Amino acid sequence: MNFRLVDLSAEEIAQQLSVVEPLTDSVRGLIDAVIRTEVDDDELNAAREQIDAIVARLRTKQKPGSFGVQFTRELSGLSWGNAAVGARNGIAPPMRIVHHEDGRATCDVELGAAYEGPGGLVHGGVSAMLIDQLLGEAASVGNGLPCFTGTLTVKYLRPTPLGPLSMSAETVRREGRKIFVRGEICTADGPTVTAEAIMVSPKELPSRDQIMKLRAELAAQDGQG
Ligand SMILES: CCCCCCCCCC(=O)SCCNC(=O)CCNC(=O)[C@H](O)C(C)(C)COP(=O)(O)OP(=O)(O)OC[C@H]1O[C@@H](n2cnc3c(N)ncnc32)[C@H](O)[C@@H]1OP(=O)(O)O
Repeated sequence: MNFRLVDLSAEEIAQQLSVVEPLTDSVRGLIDAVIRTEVDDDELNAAREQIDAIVARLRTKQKPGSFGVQFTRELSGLSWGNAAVGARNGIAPPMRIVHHEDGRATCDVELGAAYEGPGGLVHGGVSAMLIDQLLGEAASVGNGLPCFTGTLTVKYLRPTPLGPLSMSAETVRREGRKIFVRGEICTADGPTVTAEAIMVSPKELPSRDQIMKLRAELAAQDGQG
């Protein structure tokens, strides 16, 4: 796994996010506008030229490969390229997940045209991705280290309409490195999707001890500096 410890303070992260999140929201706006625009072909071609120019501008300085996952010395994970929650990823739905120390996670989200499957309804794969992420975060916050999805079971009770949704996930029990979680996606009329998962805290992740060692090395560098 692409894992890196970065030396950023909470203030520096907040500063970076204050620039990145509005940019990502603009990209989401672009995606939605492209799907729903009814301008003529000349306007579409002109827009494409402008978009291509912006892409070329951003490509003048690029990270090789994907964004990866960066951890700060406070052990906060920065997964800004993540498909479900990446702060730099315009295809990630605008989820703002709230962690609860007792192993729960909750989220309100509004899904627009970019997340459609059947007409007017959320794509089943998108629902699975959203609840997978929330279940993983519930397990991880309860566990204190990130968990991977081992087994995910999704039940589609009724169609999920595009628009405002609320989601919740909770830790049910833990057996060794396995964390059993369940969750749901709801409209104002109740659940549309329920899910259960076995999340596994992988043995190949850097252990808390390894992370603490890296953190101590960074602190020692500070002392020398
Ligand atoms: C704040 C951070 C928030 C992070 C949230 C993340 C949310 C997103 C989650 C994802 O989408 S992760 C991406 C999708 N998942 C994967 O790509 C996982 C691919 N599979 C693996 O990497 C490994 O197979 C896995 C980490 C799941 C397990 O490998 P390990 O080598 O660590 O486990 P091991 O084989 O030693 O088994 C440990 C226990 O887990 C059980 N286990 C292993 N694989 C399992 C599985 N697939 N399903 C259920 N249980 C599983 C296994 O039976 C055993 O149970 P027991 O202790 O009772 O014997």
